[in-house]
Amino acid sequence: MTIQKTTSTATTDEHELLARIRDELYTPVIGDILDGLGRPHQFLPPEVRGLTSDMIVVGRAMPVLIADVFGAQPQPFGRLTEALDQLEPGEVYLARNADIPTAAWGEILTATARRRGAAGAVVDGYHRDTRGVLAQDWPVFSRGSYAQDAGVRKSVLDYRVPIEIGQVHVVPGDLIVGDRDGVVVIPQDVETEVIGLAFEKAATENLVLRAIEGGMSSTEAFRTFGVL
Ligand SMILES: O=C([O-])CC(=O)C(=O)O
Ligand SMILES: [Mg+2]
Repeated sequence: MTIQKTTSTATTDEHELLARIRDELYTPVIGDILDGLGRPHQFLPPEVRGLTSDMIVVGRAMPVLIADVFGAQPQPFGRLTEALDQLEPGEVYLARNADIPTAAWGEILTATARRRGAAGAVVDGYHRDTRGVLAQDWPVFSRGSYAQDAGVRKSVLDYRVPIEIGQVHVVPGDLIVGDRDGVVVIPQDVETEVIGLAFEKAATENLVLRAIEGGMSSTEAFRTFGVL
């Protein structure tokens, strides 16, 4: 009998990497490294926050492009359900929500994405059904809660395509890391370098903290370790 191998090495490696990022890294250190590599526009706008301050999201971008519409549509919400139903495990639903203030996320969308094994949702718009979303204990980042419906105001035009949110250009598969300090996008072409350097900087920051707690001055610590 042939035993089927269900988990590929690549999948395991990816899973372990994302778990390590979640446990050991944080957005400030990742942003500092991106700045140092000449990538200064990688944070989503500061208004995009986790529904609770302890929410963390780490996963691969599945970008969603949403447009404003004005009134009832032949296909309400456009391609929204199609976009949700092809989410892959470990992906982050990442939506640009155009201009009209509307909810771009809610409890039913949370249940759908969570059931598919997605890592979280990050929307540059609002969420609604706050109580129902929180009850599912799954990371959702948004500009806050606002119930105005998308049905007659928004249409999902496309998904798994490049989008821009604020100054950030995101392509499918970019690494998304969000925590209580914001959401940062790590482009794939510098991903290995950024993660390696971020682990190093996080370790150095721990040394600085210990030195400061041991009585070292800020000036001496910066001269010695070169990080803040
Ligand atoms: O229609 C929306 O904006 C989302 C919603 O209510 C849900 O997911 O339950
Ligand atoms: Mg709802």
